[in-house]
Amino acid sequence: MSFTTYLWEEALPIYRQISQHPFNQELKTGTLPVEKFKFYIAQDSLYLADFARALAAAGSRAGNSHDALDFFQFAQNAILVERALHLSYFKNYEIDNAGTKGPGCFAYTSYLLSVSAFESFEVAVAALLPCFWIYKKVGDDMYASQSSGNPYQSWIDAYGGEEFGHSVRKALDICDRLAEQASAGTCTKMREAYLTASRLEYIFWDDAYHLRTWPC
Ligand SMILES: Cc1ncc(CN)c(N)n1
Repeated sequence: MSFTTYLWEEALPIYRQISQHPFNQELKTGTLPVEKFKFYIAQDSLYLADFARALAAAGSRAGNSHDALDFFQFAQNAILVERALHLSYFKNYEIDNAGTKGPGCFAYTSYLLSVSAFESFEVAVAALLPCFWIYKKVGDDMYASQSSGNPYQSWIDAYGGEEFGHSVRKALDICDRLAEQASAGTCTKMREAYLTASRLEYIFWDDAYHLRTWPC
């Protein structure tokens, strides 16, 4: 079994909760209240700016120039492709300002930035993997059961599409190769990082569904 297959099985209960979460169920059917989607998009634009930084920071610590280049390209894509998507949503939904990070966004971005800066490249790759893989799985699931006239279709197309799938495959291959050469201790840390980031993905959606901001 590949290391990423092992990771997927370990985090399956988290993925199931993400996939069954009302945010994603309602996004899939197009019934998600618009203010929840707007909240999500605004938080996600803040998330993506730091996600790109974390990818670039991880890339700068890669063990070879191939992996470095892939991570710099992931960072560039995160900025260009996803920002374009968000700019169109900002315009369509009349979001004039992203605001500030809520608790889940703050926790997730702080985690990714600190792992990318202070942990090994292997652990950083594992922490960044759910951002690719969980979105791909969620996007594929929604893509497979499209309902016509869904106002969120372009979001679904972006993550269910083949272009994103190509980046996900690359990130998975890098993670598997690194794990093959890593010590057992590093693999344990990679597993923990993958699980933590997967849980933070759940929290991110849950915050959007509940329009959660700071309690005080
Ligand atoms: C919170 C979050 N995680 C992942 C992705 C996909 N890169 C995203 N746009 N937002």
